[in-house]
Amino acid sequence: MKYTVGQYLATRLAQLGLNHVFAVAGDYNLTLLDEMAKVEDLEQVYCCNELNCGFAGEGYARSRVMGASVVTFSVGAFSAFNAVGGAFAENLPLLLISGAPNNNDYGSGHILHHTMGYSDYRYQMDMAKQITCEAVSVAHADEAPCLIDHAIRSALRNRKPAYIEISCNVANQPCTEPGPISSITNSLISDDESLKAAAKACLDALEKAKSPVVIIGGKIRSAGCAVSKKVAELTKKLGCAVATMAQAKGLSPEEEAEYVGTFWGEISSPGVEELVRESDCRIYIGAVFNDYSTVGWTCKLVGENDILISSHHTRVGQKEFSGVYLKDFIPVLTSCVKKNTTSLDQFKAKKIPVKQVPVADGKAPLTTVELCRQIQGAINKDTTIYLETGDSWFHGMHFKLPNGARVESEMQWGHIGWSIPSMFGYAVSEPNRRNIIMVGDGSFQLTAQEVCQMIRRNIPIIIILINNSGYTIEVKIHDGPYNRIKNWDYAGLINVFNAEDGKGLGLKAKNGAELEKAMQTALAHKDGPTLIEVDIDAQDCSPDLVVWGKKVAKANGRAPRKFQT
Ligand SMILES: C/C(NCc1cnc(C)nc1N)=C(/S)[C@H](O)COP(=O)(O)OP(=O)(O)O
Ligand SMILES: [Mg+2]
Repeated sequence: MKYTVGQYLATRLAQLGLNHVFAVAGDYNLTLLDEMAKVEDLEQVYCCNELNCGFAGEGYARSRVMGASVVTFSVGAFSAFNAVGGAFAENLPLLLISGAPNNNDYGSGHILHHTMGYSDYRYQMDMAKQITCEAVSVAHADEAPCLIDHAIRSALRNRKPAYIEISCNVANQPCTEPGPISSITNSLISDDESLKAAAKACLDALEKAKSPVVIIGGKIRSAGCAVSKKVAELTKKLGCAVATMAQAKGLSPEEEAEYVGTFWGEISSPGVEELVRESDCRIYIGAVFNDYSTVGWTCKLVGENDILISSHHTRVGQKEFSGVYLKDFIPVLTSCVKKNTTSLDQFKAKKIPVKQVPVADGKAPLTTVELCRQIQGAINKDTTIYLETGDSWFHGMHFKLPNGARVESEMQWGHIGWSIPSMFGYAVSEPNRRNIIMVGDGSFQLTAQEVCQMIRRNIPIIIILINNSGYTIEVKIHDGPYNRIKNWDYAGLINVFNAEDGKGLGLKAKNGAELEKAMQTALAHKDGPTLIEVDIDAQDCSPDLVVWGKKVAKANGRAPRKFQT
């Protein structure tokens, strides 16, 4: 088979197991899309705009080894960059592919459309370099294979986005045939000596420790399900208490005896903060300590005997071991650690009562407590629930997850509206899961258009739209008129997106009885999305958000650093 540059790129993606690539057309990428379409098994999925296209690729990367999004030069890529920044912050390998000017124009002095209006077009590459682990420009067919392979390999190895721009007159030029994909997927191997030394240091630390606990952070999400399984084997072997940080909700099997809940400072699950504070050896795996995860820097609990295991290095007490990859190190530890159930025994001894949530009066105005009680009832082992930035984060921490259920969030980047396009991309990859989104009215208004693509592809996603009249998180951090938004008829919007042939459902629920009915309808509705607009009083929010909002506001409000003379 004769390959062109576009076919080479598409073949690499198909070889990696991608069956879809997301795109928005533009005259700089049309020939590229034509060439990519010639490769079997790589369906093009079109989005409403490039921000959503980027987030759809990011969502796909939460289910597959990578996601890919194709946009046009400048006017497309600039929008997609926000999603690429999010993928970088969330450690997800998203490949952003942009059409680019005809290679005859470089150095020609030509002013081109869709550009900044001057004849140097390198600005896009310069921007891409800031938000990806690798950025390449393909302006000649003969260098295309090497550049494409390098960008994809870098994204996979670093679990970060990469960028490829391809001149519009090069995409259909002949190039060499791709070789084995193993040249790209072969991952880096840990340094053997460091691996052994890190394991020994861990064993020595654990030998001395009375009550080690494991705290799992969000960085293991991007390491993939296989690593999450390896971490679960380690925690089972250790037998100590296991907590997840907020960003890692769903990344540890919650039905296991060792699982004690969420560690999130003073808004942790009952008894967990004390357990972590009292431990004399905290084993953090993939932890991210930022102002939100430490509740405004009030719970960054890292002591001198603690162990911090990250994607490619480990710190044991005061010793550092780089070149130790999580995927290699966890199984080594599992093979040699001894059981120490002290912290779990201490936790169980507290006999923390399990909170029962009473069924609300079906006719009473809906509350977040009743809403979450009913969402809990819809979560099974095949459920993936997306928690959008907003009060949904805090409610989501209280869901009890059966093993196999997954939670996706974007707690590092926190771009409101992310959940709609990202879940769309995720669901294109996993249409048979029970896909649920918990999203606020403010967030929904940024990316609502992508619901029409869920309708177009008949994907049964359940969208719980919490209409609480504005930006409640922001209200709890710092209120003002800017936190009020124009109300929409959110449920009615589905008819707009359906037009003449769509099968989306838009339902409203003002009380528990209406919600019960709507949830049953949504769970039974299989040939399109169901949006359930729930009316919630603007003052009704998670008590955890109130506590957290005050602490974050305090951290934001620290007095300016004095000018050092
Ligand atoms: C405005 C903003 N954050 C600032 C912000 C502004 N712009 C972008 C792209 N991302 C952001 N996080 C946030 S969290 C709103 O409270 C979200 O409102 P909503 O979706 O309605 O959720 P809640 O009512 O539960 O807060
Ligand atoms: Mg809101």
